Amino acid sequence: MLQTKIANIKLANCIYNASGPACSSLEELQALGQSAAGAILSKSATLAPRAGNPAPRYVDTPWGSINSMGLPNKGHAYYLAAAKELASFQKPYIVSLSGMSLADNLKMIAEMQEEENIAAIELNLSCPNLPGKPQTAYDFEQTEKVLAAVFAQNNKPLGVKLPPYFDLLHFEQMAQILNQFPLSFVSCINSIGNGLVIDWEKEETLIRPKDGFGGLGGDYIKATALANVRQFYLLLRPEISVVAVGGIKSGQDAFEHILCGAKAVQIGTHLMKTGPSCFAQISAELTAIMQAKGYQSIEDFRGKLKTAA
Ligand SMILES: O=C1NC(=O)NC(C(=O)O)N1
Repeated sequence: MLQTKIANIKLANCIYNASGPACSSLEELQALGQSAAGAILSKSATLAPRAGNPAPRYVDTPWGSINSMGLPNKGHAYYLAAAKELASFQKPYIVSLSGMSLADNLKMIAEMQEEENIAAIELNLSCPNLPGKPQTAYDFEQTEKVLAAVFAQNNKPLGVKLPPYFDLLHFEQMAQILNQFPLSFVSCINSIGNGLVIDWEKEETLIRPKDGFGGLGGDYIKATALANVRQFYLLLRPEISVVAVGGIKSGQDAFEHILCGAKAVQIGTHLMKTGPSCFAQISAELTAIMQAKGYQSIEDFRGKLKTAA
């Protein structure tokens, strides 16, 4: 019922984890392997291990989450080595990369090429939490330059993690760039950057880095995520799958994203809040909705959102 394909990668379940929450250590990645998730996606890796930003740097809120982790991770070699350990789960293992420079990204991508237990690379062009560093994918020229350099050397299935866009012209400009490259997928969206959540009783920000400005996830961002999934589904070549992430905590949320055109859906904040059992929960809820509507596979309704009459 829930099987799908991202480019040529088969997933038994179209629901898996977003990069970031609960996917930094081998133990966390193995827990995802043991769960109902259809794939295993790593925390975005940098060339060398990173401690990340000072805590408090991740806080759950009634409407979702705010974070300014600052790319804490064990370094790309760790996630490369993990591939062999995770092969026994027989589900695609995808490595997320977020190098501190184009040179770092090219070096990491080159080292991942030969590892057959890495099904794909998710190149993160949208981390909003590195003080002083812009989100690459908001700079269209730089994005084109990065993708040209990446695809001059990459032969593995590769997608990009995009930030949310809000201006319809930006969707067209970005799609025009993305359509030039042999991308396997785009993952929409990363957190909505530089939100601010306040503890009014203590009269202070919830998180410490960047004076409290951090990426929003969860209910706050679902409507924006749906819009980004829909826009890129409509504007990108059909060979480029759209993977949805943003505000998915139920089968209904997953259904809505697939209705917008998503081939797969990733769970971030809700995974952080409820743990890896969320994949079985959301899968069961989505299956029930499909059965109630008479759909046998996600292709029966994917992308078929109608405009109100
Ligand atoms: O791309 C990212 N998005 C986020 O919301 N947080 C992380 C991080 O800060 O490491 N990275």
